[in-house]
Amino acid sequence: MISAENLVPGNECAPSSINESSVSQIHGEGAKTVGAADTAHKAVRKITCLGSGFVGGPTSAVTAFMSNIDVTVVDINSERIKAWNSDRLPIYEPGLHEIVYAARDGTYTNSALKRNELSNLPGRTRKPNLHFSTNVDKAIQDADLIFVCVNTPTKANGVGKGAAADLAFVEAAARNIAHVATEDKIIVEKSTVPCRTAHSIREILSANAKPGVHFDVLSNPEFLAEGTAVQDLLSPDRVIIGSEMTPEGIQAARSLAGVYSQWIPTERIITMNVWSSELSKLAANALLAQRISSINALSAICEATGAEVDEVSHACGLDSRIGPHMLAAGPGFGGSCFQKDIFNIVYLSESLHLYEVADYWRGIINMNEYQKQRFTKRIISCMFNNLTGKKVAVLGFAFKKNTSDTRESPAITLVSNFAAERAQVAIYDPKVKEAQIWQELQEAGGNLLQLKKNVLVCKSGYDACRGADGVVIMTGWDEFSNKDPINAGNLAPPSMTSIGRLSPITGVLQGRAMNASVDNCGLQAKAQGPKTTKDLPSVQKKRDATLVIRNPTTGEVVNFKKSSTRDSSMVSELEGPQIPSHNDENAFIEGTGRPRLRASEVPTYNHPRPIMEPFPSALTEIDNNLPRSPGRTKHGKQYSTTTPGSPSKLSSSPRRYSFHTFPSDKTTKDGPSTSNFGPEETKTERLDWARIAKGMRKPMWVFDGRNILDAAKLEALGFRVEAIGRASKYSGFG
Ligand SMILES: NC(=O)C1=CN([C@@H]2O[C@H](COP(=O)(O)OP(=O)(O)OC[C@H]3O[C@@H](n4cnc5c(N)ncnc54)[C@H](O)[C@@H]3O)[C@@H](O)[C@H]2O)C=CC1
Ligand SMILES: O=C(O)[C@H]1O[C@H](OP(=O)(O)OP(=O)(O)OC[C@H]2O[C@@H](n3ccc(=O)[nH]c3=O)[C@H](O)[C@@H]2O)[C@H](O)[C@@H](O)[C@@H]1O
Repeated sequence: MISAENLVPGNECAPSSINESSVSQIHGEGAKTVGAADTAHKAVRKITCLGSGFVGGPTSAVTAFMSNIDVTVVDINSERIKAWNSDRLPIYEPGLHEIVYAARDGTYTNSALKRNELSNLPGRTRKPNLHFSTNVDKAIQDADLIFVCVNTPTKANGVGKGAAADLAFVEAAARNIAHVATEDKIIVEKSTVPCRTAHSIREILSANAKPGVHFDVLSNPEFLAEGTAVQDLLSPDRVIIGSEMTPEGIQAARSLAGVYSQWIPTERIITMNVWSSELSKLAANALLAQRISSINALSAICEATGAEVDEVSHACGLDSRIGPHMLAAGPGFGGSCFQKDIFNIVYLSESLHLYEVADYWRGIINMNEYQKQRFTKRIISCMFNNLTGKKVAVLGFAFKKNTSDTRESPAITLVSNFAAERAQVAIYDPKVKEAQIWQELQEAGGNLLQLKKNVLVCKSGYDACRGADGVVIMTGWDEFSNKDPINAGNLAPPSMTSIGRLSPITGVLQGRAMNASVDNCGLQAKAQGPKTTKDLPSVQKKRDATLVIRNPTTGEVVNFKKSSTRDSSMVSELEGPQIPSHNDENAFIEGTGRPRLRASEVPTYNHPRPIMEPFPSALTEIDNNLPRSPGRTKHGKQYSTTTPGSPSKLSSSPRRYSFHTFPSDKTTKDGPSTSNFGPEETKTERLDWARIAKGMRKPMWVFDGRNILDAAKLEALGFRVEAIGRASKYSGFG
């Protein structure tokens, strides 16, 4: 059991006794911010993360970078670990390379960066505290706290097939921890799991633990979104920690809160009942997806009536009760989690005999499917109800911009539909590799030989569009947009998707742009909004700002400075653990009326070494492609054949540990995809639509699935522009 004796001097809250009232302070009245209870906790010095995917990799990198904790990331997939240990990382996330190189190598002179003149500045070193390894057992033994970030795909077989979460990887991880650990540990469930999974993990651990070894299990779901993972981790809206309502559970929660509070304001760290925490994650994803399906449903009404969906979402989003996020109409949501997690809720509801509830949530997925088919039909209808022999260029294959991830991408459905119509389909995506596209189309039921007769994967947008009858925008990559970059912010529609997270690394205001100027169908919609943090409300400014972490002991500071090319007004400060005085106006959390914690309520930390400035932002655009992780499922199917090969023992009895290789590991010509993701040093050019116009067949159609195009400008070039959520101007065949 964790005890006060284990506290590390200088790195802990003052220990004190735990009593009933402190327990109820955390759990008695629902969710609380940390620091409300006065309990002892063990300071965490070593973290091990099981799973080096989208969650495990970035989470560990940011944790190491922002703290003095030694973080070791392990994975049963040695290729992934090899890539994490190289200059070319296995996943594409803007800003991630900078953080990994600094925390992993302790230097800014990584071989890939030597060309960067700033890497030669003196003093740019720090003690490495981020490690990637395949030695799972040793990492488990060494850790005080273990993040479980393994995959939880939809079940492909048996009871609950196609709906329930497959917890095989979670269970295997728990068994391995119990088998290996010789000392007490805090186990942190970060994977998205069904409600009450922590209970099962606890049972597995206690049934298999060595004598005298105690495990505390916490739920701590991750809310990062791909493409903005680094900034989401640096400045999350909230951190949820679910624990048991026991003194030990609360101590464990405090220990984990102590980790996060090294860079996240304590009022954003919320503790709650473990089951609430687990359900909160599923609920958050379901609610986000529900908004997208809602606006997509409204987009159909807009198209039929002449209302414009951007204007509708903008108008609705200005209502503070609704808010502006996740209201961009599109071709349907994709990504690995929304559908999976909603199915999870559907399955849970049906298991509880709550059939109406299950139907309600299933409706969100049904609407998503409808949107994909509706967009397909509109395209076919415009193109005279006949695609046979016509060339359709598809720009974008990733499920959203700024990621190479293609899981559940709506492009898969549309390309499959076009191919079924016997169109010649030419696909271009700046980050997705050809092999991955073929893999997805095959997974969707396509025959590769047949597909290759109809589908071509191109190296540029111009190649894809040359000779095309129609161009379909499926991913909102900035390079496809023709909107004025200054007015267009991140080129999001005025519906302000993901409004305003200022990249702490680059100083770029990413997403949340309320400022797209739309001039379409003779309407001048002026949706001017904040362009910099200066213009944002103060609370948001604080939340979205660049990070400054105070080191209370040494006064050393991590300062995420903006790139020299950026407007300084786009950078402000977000303080780390806040230690306000109750006598000043900072005593209350801005905009909430809630009191800040007193200094004595906030853990303080020593940083034993200087924490350095991260890199300048020149390297944030990284060309890579995401290898699919083992065990991912799509539409209930497993991706690849199983392969034995865990380097780690998972139980006392010998067993073969199955996992699924990345498809691209097998299919890319130039070696495993995990070695292909290095910094990109050139800026991507915008497409020249005038040049595209010269090469296309007449009439020239553009179908804007992401509302990233200025229709008027394209129409001046002779294009017929059709956009999601706007009435068709040209379709006579609907
Ligand atoms: N991808 C995302 O943006 C988000 C995902 N999540 C959730 O986080 C979890 C992980 O997601 P991703 O990182 O995307 O998955 P992923 O599939 O990219 O990575 C999971 C990794 O865990 C490894 N693994 C499996 N069993 C292991 C074991 N016993 N020991 C060590 N490594 C093991 C796999 O080899 C794989 O590399 C899922 O539950 C997901 O729903 C939550 C928030 C965001
Ligand atoms: O659990 C997860 O995996 C994560 O799922 C989502 O993150 P992600 O799927 O990476 O990306 P989103 O930005 O949410 O986009 C999901 C899909 O919805 C679409 N979308 C998003 C926003 C919008 O307004 N409209 C819209 O169509 C995107 O294009 C994309 O296809 C959530 O946003 C994260 O909070 C969550 O942690």
